[in-house]
Amino acid sequence: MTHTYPYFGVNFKVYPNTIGEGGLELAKTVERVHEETGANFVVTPQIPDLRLITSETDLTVSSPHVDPVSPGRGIGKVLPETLADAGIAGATINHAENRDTLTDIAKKIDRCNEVGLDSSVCVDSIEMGEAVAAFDPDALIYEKPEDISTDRAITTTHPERVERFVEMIESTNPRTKVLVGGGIRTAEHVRAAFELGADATGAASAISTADDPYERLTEIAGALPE
Ligand SMILES: O=C[C@H](O)COP(=O)(O)O
Repeated sequence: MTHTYPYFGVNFKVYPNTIGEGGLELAKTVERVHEETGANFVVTPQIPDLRLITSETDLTVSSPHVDPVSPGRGIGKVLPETLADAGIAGATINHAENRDTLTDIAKKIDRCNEVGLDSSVCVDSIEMGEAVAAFDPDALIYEKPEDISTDRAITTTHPERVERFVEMIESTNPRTKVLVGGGIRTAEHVRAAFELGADATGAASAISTADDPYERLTEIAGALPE
């Protein structure tokens, strides 16, 4: 497990102001808030900028994608070994915007384990979470696709679902951490996530498109448990 919990994840996706130097500026802002508040963050930059962010910051950096390939043939694939060599700590698997088959989810978790990357697998239901928990990922990201880039965080719209998800993991694979996402925008959403038993939460649009990411991240840092 390479991530330090609890944490708030900042996902750059492919928002235009997170390209290259813009992404580095956002990462530096995250690092500044970490240094000022002590709150843990994990940033997930755009793939071509991963090594830029690991070389220019001390942040925990995760990849938005990984492929279940081995060194050799596989043009265009994201090789787990190359991520590890770039100082990357983990990878997101099966995001709603970049789905995987169940077979590939299992293979990706195994390949991440082989090179020491944390595997974080997105699931959109408790049933899917239970199925993937059997593959022993480091973390499950419980996120409803319809909540993404809205202000309808599941932690306030359906808190009982988060509680049930956490209970399911505790009874099936307590080693696996639980992250909730989708529409997380405010310190209140973040506080609720931890009160409901999540180990981490995070956001993309609320930070990557914010007029003042520093201000928003500082508010959110105050909602993370000590
Ligand atoms: O990784 C991010 C999730 O898809 C949530 O996106 P969002 O924070 O823009 O709703």
